[in-house]
Amino acid sequence: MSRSPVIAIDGPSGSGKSSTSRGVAARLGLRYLDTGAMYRAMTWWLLRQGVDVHDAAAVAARVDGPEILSGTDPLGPTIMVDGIDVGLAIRSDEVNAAVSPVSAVPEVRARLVELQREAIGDGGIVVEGRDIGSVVAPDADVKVYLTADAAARAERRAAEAGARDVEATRDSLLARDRIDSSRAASPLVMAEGAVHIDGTAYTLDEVIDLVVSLVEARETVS
Ligand SMILES: Nc1ncnc2c1ncn2[C@@H]1O[C@H](COP(=O)(O)OP(=O)(O)O)[C@@H](O)[C@H]1O
Ligand SMILES: Nc1ccn([C@H]2C[C@H](O)[C@@H](COP(=O)(O)OP(=O)(O)O)O2)c(=O)n1
Repeated sequence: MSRSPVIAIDGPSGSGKSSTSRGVAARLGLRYLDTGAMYRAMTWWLLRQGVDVHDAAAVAARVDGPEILSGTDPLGPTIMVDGIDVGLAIRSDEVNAAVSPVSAVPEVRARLVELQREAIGDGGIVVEGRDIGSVVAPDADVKVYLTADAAARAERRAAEAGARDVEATRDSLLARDRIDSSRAASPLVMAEGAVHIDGTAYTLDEVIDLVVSLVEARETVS
């Protein structure tokens, strides 16, 4: 394996990608890139500009508008749009409801994949999203497809957001899964060569251990 590995972690909403990726990056001294935050940042900006997010042509016409900057420290990742820290704003219900249609627009993906590849550079990074192992970094050293039961994902998400309505959280999460998995442009798929981890019955630390052991196993054979 190269001395600056690229580790790709893909999977549906709430499966544990961000927490696992941050934990793995911190343990191995690597950087961390949350590509979902970039799609959310683009969506936040489009909504603020009053663009109809269900009008693909209108969205496509504006993709070069915002400057999007991702900070890659796993202990304190950041996301800025035109110099504004949008770390909290991109997690709103409004952005949750609009991010999947925006992410389905090919021009949005082209712009953000370019930024993601720039951030990956020479490696030394854990990258999480939906199409990292399949499109953004198909040559990644280790690819993980992380899933968990919908019920577990909804419970975890609702607890995190302090939401009492787990049912509504589950519906919102499954609605996004449907669009993310069925869109024409880079749908969520298990990438060739990916290892499937179903994290439903594992603690976060156990999932991190599993991924770290995959990386270490690759280091020993190459
Ligand atoms: N294996 C796990 N067991 C219990 N809770 C978990 C596990 N993995 C993640 N979580 C929790 O689930 C929530 C969603 O995880 P997150 O990493 O944000 O998922 P994703 O990035 O896939 O949307 C977070 O509150 C996180 O702490
Ligand atoms: N590589 C990626 C990452 C995210 N997306 C889209 C699809 C997702 O519904 C949104 C938000 O992603 P994010 O990872 O923040 O979503 P969750 O935190 O898992 O709920 O962005 C994508 O299309 N491609």
